[in-house]
Amino acid sequence: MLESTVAAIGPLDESAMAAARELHGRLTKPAGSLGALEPLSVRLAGLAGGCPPPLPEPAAVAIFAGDHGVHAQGVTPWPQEVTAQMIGNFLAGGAVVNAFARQAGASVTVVDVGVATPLPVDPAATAAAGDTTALAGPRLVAANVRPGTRDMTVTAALTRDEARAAVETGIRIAQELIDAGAGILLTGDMGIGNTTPAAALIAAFTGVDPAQVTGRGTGVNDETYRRKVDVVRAALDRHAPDPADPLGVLAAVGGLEHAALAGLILSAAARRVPVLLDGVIAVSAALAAAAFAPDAVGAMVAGHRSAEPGATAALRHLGLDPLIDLGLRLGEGTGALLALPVVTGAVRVLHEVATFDSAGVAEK
Ligand SMILES: Cc1cc2ncn([C@H]3O[C@H](COP(=O)(O)O)[C@@H](O)[C@H]3O)c2cc1C
Ligand SMILES: O=C(O)c1cccnc1
Repeated sequence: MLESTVAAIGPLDESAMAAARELHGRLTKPAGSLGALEPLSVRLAGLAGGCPPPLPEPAAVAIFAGDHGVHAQGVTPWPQEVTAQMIGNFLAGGAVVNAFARQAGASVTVVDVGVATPLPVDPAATAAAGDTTALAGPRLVAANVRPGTRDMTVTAALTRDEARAAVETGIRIAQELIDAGAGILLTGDMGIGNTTPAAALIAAFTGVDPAQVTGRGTGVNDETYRRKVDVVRAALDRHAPDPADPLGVLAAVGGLEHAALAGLILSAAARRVPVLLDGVIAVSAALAAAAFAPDAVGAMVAGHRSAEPGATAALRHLGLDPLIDLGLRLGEGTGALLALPVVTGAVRVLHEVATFDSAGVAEK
């Protein structure tokens, strides 16, 4: 499934992009006046293979949840149980992501890909694979590969088979959401401790030093921050992951939600549906996706610039400019949801704005 998904990812359609550029030149606005929205809309035309590209509707957020063995190293002040407890909150509609999803009209799918503690929800109420109500949400998909990763400072976080199973879960979830009609996928994450493997993935794929890509996550103090940098460095020294082997990198220093997000991104790219990236966990997964298939970057839209320093290093490596920069450092998909109207606006211009000719407006 991973190999066929990677094989299905191709370059942007140049003729659709040329058509979008040409149309932009005829719309009733000065050339270039919509700034970053113009190249974004051109790229989405190239992704769709036509101009105008479809409006990115409806939107579907997929929140992948997992726990982390490296939690034992004291890299976050929060107890591991908060991952499972927040899943309960997502399903009850009480988290920030739910508020923003209601505002944006997006569905919320929560995927347990590797939570370590019992979920505060009735397993019988979870959605079955292939559920045709995929866009109704919030709903829970049970797809636990293992109850949290192993401590990456001691051993590989995952086996290659476990990493593959998580990537393929992400691929399957994307397929399900797209089959149910989603016009854009938004990445979400929940996993106490997950900014530590995100920093390790970013250092591994970009080659930037751990001290530059490790951030304060949920807001750790100076002492915990120093330990976190040491933990990231120790894990990289122990495993020396090869950035040309993304499955190996994900297995050595990744997380189950990071691997699943890489799969979701690859699957969206293969189906030529845009994927709106959230914060540092999302962009660390995007680096893995780009290592599997460089053309996958064509389907990625960077929603926002997370306050985590690793996010900026990852975006630079991917060649992506974030749409908004609000100092957010939450995750869950919140930054992607806030950026969604910008993406929709960029495409809507190509559908609805009159040309100088049709509107009878004089050109310069
Ligand atoms: C109540 C709560 C809600 C969250 N929602 C997202 N995160 C975010 O913070 C965590 C990562 O930060 P660190 O690596 O420092 O643990 C992840 O769960 C991420 O999704 C949350 C964290 C907390 C505590
Ligand atoms: O950028 C993020 O997504 C992020 C930052 C801090 C904590 N959790 C998530």
